[in-house]
Amino acid sequence: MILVTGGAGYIGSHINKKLHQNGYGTVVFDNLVYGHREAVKWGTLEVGDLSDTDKLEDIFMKYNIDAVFHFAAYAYVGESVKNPQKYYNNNVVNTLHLLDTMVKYNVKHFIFSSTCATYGVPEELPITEEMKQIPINPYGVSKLMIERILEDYHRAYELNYCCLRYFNAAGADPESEIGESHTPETHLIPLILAAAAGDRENIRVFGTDYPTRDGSCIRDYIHVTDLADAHVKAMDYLKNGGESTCFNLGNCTGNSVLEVIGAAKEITGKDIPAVFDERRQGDPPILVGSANKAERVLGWKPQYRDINTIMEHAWKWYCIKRY
Ligand SMILES: NC(=O)c1ccc[n+]([C@@H]2O[C@H](COP(=O)([O-])OP(=O)(O)OC[C@H]3O[C@@H](n4cnc5c(N)ncnc54)[C@H](O)[C@@H]3O)[C@@H](O)[C@H]2O)c1
Ligand SMILES: O=c1ccn([C@@H]2O[C@H](COP(=O)(O)OP(=O)(O)O[C@H]3O[C@H](CO)[C@@H](O)[C@H](O)[C@H]3O)[C@@H](O)[C@H]2O)c(=O)[nH]1
Repeated sequence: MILVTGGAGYIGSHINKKLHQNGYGTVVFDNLVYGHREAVKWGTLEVGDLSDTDKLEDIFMKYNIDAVFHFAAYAYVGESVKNPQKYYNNNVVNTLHLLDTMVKYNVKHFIFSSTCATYGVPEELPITEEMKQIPINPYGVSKLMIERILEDYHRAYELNYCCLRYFNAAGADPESEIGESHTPETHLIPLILAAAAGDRENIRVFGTDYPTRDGSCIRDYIHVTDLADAHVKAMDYLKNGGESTCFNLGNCTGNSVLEVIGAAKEITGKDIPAVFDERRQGDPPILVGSANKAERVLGWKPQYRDINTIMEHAWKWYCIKRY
């Protein structure tokens, strides 16, 4: 049985689906603060908070867990600058509760949702795993702290891990069974689609004076179903005796905010008014990653690399959104 913390959320629900497609049984543990009961269409949902160590122990006693996928965290870069306390408590302290429970119940395999935000402002592009990690926002620091803690827990307690450093998760399940639905929504693509649908007036472009080709920030958008595929491969790798390590998961392609708006206009056929705004605190100008290591070691190959395909799946979900 696999434990999926945060499996009612955006990325976790897609991995939960993929695990079932690959024949694995899952228990989703989520407090539903940002997640949705309706997103847990596979496996068993246990509602609880990682700060509740008694509840966590109950889960490990009740189910025969042999691997943990850990998505439960707060994940808004901008918010983390304004309210770091929230991020360190949930992303660090609560993750420690989970790791300590794993050690206690002798569960050995841990797949961690890390992020390219741990690199800060990279010296070179594309970003590779051995580059310096100097995060520029508390969210990135909170994830890097767990990466470091995992190295020590691996050495001391033989807990095996893969840290998966995602670039910007985007798109939705191609079958539209699940998708991205956050309240409040802060992510670029769903906000652009809300503007396309007339659910909001416009999209604000945070910063137009970055040293990029059109002045707006560049990110590497990676399809959430491709991320899901990499997770299953990472678990199989660990179970087959693979070394504990970190992998970038991205497309090695950067799209600027203005280019993403352009793709949305093309896919939706709608006018999307853009308003130029100040830079958002904590945002590096460009993040584009090399996923050569994941391709080489895990045999991972993203299927949906094109921003238009990512947008098409996101739009399809937006139009029928069920939660
Ligand atoms: N979205 C991205 O582009 C992106 C990129 C890099 C890394 N990540 C990481 O991936 C993970 C999932 O991100 P997401 O976009 O799906 O976020 P999300 O908010 O949709 O999912 C997180 C889920 O965790 C749950 N949760 C949070 N704290 C909890 C707690 N203390 N106890 C129980 N459940 C809790 C929430 O209710 C939610 O369902 C996060 O760890 C995030 O940092 C996301
Ligand atoms: O209304 C908006 C929202 C966002 N942006 C810009 O769009 C880009 C993408 O922003 P967003 O969709 O909010 O994602 P990020 O802040 O890049 O963060 C996501 O991607 C990170 C990896 O890069 C993860 O670690 C985070 O968890 C995840 O939320 C950034 O340059 C933002 O400044 C805008 O211009 N206008």
